Amino acid sequence: MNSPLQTDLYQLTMAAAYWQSGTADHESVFHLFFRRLPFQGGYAIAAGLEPALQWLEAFRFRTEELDYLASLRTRNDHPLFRDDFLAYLGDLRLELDIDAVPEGSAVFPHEPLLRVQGTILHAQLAETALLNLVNFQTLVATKAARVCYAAAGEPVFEFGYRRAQGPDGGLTASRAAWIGGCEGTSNVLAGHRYGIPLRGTHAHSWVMSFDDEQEAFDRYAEAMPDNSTMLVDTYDTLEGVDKAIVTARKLRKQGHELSGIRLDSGDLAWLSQQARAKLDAAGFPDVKIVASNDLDEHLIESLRHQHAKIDVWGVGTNLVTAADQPALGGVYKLAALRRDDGTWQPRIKLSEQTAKSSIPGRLQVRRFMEDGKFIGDAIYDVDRSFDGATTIIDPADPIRRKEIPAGTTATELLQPVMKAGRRIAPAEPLETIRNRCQESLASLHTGILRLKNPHAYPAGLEEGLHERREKMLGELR
Ligand SMILES: Nc1ncnc2c1ncn2[C@@H]1O[C@H](COP(=O)(O)OP(=O)(O)OP(=O)(O)O)[C@@H](O)[C@H]1O
Ligand SMILES: O=P(O)(O)OC[C@H]1O[C@H](OP(=O)(O)OP(=O)(O)O)[C@H](O)[C@@H]1O
Ligand SMILES: O=C(O)c1cccnc1
Repeated sequence: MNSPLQTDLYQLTMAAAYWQSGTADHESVFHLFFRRLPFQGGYAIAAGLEPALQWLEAFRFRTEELDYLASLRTRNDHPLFRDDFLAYLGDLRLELDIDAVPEGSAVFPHEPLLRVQGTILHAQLAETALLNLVNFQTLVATKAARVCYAAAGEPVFEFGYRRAQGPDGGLTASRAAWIGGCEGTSNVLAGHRYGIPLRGTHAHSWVMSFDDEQEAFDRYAEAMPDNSTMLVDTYDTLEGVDKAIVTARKLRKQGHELSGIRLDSGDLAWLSQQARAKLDAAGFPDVKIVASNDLDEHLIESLRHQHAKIDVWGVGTNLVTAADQPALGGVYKLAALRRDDGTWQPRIKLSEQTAKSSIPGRLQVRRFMEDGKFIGDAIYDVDRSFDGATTIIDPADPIRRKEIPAGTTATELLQPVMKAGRRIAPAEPLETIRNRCQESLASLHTGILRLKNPHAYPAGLEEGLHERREKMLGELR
């Protein structure tokens, strides 16, 4: 699906009003950012940029979409949109400049993931789709990174499509889960569309379709001699393991090896230990034990703590639905307007809570590094850049500050990706994005990675920006 109608009605009514009031061409800057980290974690992983760029590039109203808009009526039965406005939409292409944090990067609250610059009408028409694409994928990539962190390097297979939030939720979740570190997916469309490695075992129905579990295993192994992981828990799990061993012996005689067994119920720690002992004693130390059953990062951490002998984790529902926090809460806020003299006027939205008041200016993020680790991110205004030492101030809690000495190594997080509606570079291979995620995670101090009560990474406003924002807030109040 790729349509300019993937938006909220108010974007179109505002567009009509901008157009009619003669302000449509005012140059603006919006930022897409979130205010709170998901899952009470210490970081988030940016994702969804590439689909967002594809959506922006493809943006154009087709005749039938314009016809639909022409059919919309007000409550007193007047056309909602004027014909001349719809004719204008018919010729419209988005000509936005986008600077973005590369997908797979670790990101933190208040930092723009995207900076969108262009006419206010164009920027507004992009809002809803950009939020939809970036919010969900960032959420799932973050969840996947947490699940994979709990698995501590053991492979995680994403098994979520059947319980995902609709067809597109399932497909984009598979993409994001792979970025976040999953080793493969059961979702065949995601394999085809994104080149994600496919993984899988078999279902209970296979075993139930035979009178005898042994026969079910043997038949499956015959059909898939080099791709057999036997689901052993349909009846008695440990008897199922014994039968899988019988099948494994038959396979070996024919020159093949059983790939694995899967446990999907009961006490996964105890059963995996028993199964491992049986497999090892029978001469099958390389047969992998896969576990599934409503797993998430906390259960995986607990099972590892219990010395479960699980080699591969199958994780579905809790991963692709981000079950403990089903939305990221990213927002898209106007931050600056260009004056007639070409200079930028910062704009701010006031809120009862200072942290929720928006951050004015055209923003960039400077990430500081020491000994290969990220030590802090300073959000600053590109029109009032800074050099040398600075203090990073948490907008949610200005007492929290981090001093950055002059000469500290730094990189600029937002990179230009689109100019006047055209992408600057080809799409990044998904593998590059996935590797970037691993590198980003390796660059965070371990306290930030832990699942519960993580250390808060110092991300906030460069002191000059903090002072200007405080001044603007003071004047408005
Ligand atoms: N050793 C363990 N420690 C912590 N949680 C576990 C352990 N073993 C299994 N679990 C988790 O406990 C939850 C319940 O599993 P259990 O198999 O008892 O119920 P179930 O899902 O209803 O089983 P079934 O699939 O047979 O209906 C699952 O999320 C499972 O992953
Ligand atoms: O628990 P999740 O993390 O979502 O992982 C996926 C689940 O989906 C399958 O169950 P399902 O009952 O749908 O099919 P089955 O009959 O093959 O077990 C599988 O056996 C897992 O239990
Ligand atoms: O291949 C599997 O084992 C699988 C696929 C989807 C859902 N649960 C398990």
